[in-house]
Amino acid sequence: MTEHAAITVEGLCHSYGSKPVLNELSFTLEKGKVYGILGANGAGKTTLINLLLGRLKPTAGKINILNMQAGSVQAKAKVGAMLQVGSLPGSLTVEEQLTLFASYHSAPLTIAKALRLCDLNQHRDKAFNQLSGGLKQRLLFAIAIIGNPEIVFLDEPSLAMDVSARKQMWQTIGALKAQGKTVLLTTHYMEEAEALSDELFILSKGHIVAQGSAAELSQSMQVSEVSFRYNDSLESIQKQLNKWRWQLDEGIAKTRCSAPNELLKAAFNAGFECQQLSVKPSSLEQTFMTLNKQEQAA
Ligand SMILES: Nc1ncnc2c1ncn2[C@@H]1O[C@H](COP(=O)(O)OP(=O)(O)OP(=O)(O)O)[C@@H](O)[C@H]1O
Repeated sequence: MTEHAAITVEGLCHSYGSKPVLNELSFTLEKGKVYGILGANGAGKTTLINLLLGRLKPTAGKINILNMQAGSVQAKAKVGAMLQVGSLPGSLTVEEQLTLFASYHSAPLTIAKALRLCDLNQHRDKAFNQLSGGLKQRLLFAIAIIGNPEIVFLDEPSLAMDVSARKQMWQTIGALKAQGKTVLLTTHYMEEAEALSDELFILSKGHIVAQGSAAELSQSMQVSEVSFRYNDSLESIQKQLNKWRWQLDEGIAKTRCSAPNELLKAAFNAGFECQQLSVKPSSLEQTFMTLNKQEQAA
């Protein structure tokens, strides 16, 4: 493990009984970076986080957290987590919960700072039971960072958060990164994955099927999204440029192709004016969907 590594995972496997869920995963997460794990429902994202936290024991393989064993008392002291099942004592207020969790750590954030970072100041006196789903998420996020951890695991953190709370959380994650902390998050929101992550992992059928920045993943698909204004019918463009499958959306014709030059040549030869022409690499969402489809078919 190098001094820059926050987490190293080698040959990690996990099965629930006879059902394999993760198969031979190996990767390194560097300090001071934000990592996103993408995967369809049931791909094994939560299982991976539980293994990294030491809440589950691997069937095989090694996990090293800041040169310590996952789940050891020393490793736990350096890690904060926001999990999907986050139940708290119902009658304690936001402030009381944070005070309680802060007391478990040797050098926690102040309660005032945690309240501010998670935009919870005006809700500090509300009991957990009285909080809306989004506010409960904000409190769980505050609890994940109250111990001032070196590594933060966030399992679908923005679920149920409104737009402003989500943006506030994004800013806080950016601030954690700027302080050299490592963040690993799972999300189903591609926009969130793209905005936050230095590097993404796509999990499918127990394997990492792609890894890299959002731009790298999109470019690796070698598929472009081409669109231009088209004032006729879908049937008409489909007939004239029949090598590609077209969509027509409010006067904009769109398609995906691996050779945009060939398409544009065909369009110009056919006399298309191609106003508002746009040629972009495949979006992260499209890349994710294509990779998943390929893996399911394999
Ligand atoms: N305690 C368990 N016992 C048996 N099988 C489990 C258990 N927990 C999860 N699984 C199974 O393991 C697989 C991976 O589940 P996991 O929750 O890790 O997926 P996920 O990628 O986090 O899914 P989601 O996006 O829906 O949260 C699923 O098929 C799930 O049914």
